[in-house]
Amino acid sequence: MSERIAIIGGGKIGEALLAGLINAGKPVKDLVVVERSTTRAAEIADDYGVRVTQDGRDAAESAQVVFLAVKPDAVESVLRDLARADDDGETERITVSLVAGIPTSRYEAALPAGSPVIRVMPNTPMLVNEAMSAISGGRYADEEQVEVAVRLMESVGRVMVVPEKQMDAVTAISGSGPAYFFLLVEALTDAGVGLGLTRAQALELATQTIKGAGALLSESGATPVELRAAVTSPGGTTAAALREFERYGLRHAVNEAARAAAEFSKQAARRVDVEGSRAGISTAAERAEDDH
Ligand SMILES: NC(=O)C1=CN([C@@H]2O[C@H](COP(=O)(O)OP(=O)(O)OC[C@H]3O[C@@H](n4cnc5c(N)ncnc54)[C@H](OP(=O)(O)O)[C@@H]3O)[C@@H](O)[C@H]2O)C=CC1
Ligand SMILES: O=C(O)[C@@H]1CCC=N1
Repeated sequence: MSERIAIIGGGKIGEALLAGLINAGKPVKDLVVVERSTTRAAEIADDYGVRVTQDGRDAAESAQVVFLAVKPDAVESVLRDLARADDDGETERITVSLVAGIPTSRYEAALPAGSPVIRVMPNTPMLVNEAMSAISGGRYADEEQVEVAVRLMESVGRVMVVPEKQMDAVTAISGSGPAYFFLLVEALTDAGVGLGLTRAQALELATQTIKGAGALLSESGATPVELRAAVTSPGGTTAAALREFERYGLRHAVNEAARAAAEFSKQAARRVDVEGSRAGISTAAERAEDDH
């Protein structure tokens, strides 16, 4: 892992990537973070001892791999900086976007012709090197460049290479997924309190249970159906609980939730255009058209 890396956006996922890479042994001298909020920039510099700047162009010029970890509506302004960044004349800079919903074609249209762009959908367990990341190469990213992204993301968890058309679905399952499980833990903890446990007891019971269930699922080779059956003693407590989950439509709720997330991801580029045009900001595609 010898590349110099810039992370643009030091929010939740930018920090998770930074922490994951450092945990995995990446020297801080090879990392730079671009963060526009001064309070946040100071926090990151203090916590990780890494260089933090507000100058995206300068950071990009010092890096071989640039990760974008800003919200979709900030992508266009970041791309304006990246498009003006000179390369080092040796290696072609790789742009890796962690942004939900914005296709690689948007970046390719704004960056110098033929720039390699890779799209990654990680998740926050990257903070503890347990990420699930999906990766798609854009049209100008060759195998070696995709391999660089795979290797970097493998240092912070598991990786699945997928066609870009699956990215909205991936975002709905593993990108947003940790939040679904945290919600379940919250609800289970509240239920425990309702049954007379202290909040601390209930949270510890629920947390170790989700951790143990996850480990069992990933290590046993058994399916979730088999593992659930093994917990469900005939005529017992689990069957009584599962009956209520089915009665209140848990599967239906999960299906609808995932569909809503995927649809939201699919509409991201359009939403950014609508919000941008309301604010009088032209998109890269529009600017390219104006130039002709
Ligand atoms: N959170 C998650 O679990 C996941 C998030 N993602 C993707 O990651 C991206 C970031 O999400 P998240 O980390 O949650 O969001 P955050 O709001 O926590 O982080 C974004 C950060 O980028 C900063 N920022 C905005 N514009 C710029 C700029 N031009 N230059 C430098 N910094 C800038 C923001 O500052 P300010 O607050 O001042 O705007 C903020 O600190 C999103 O596109 C999301 O889709 C992907 C997978 C999982
Ligand atoms: O909520 C979001 O939009 C981001 C993308 C996936 C997880 N968090």
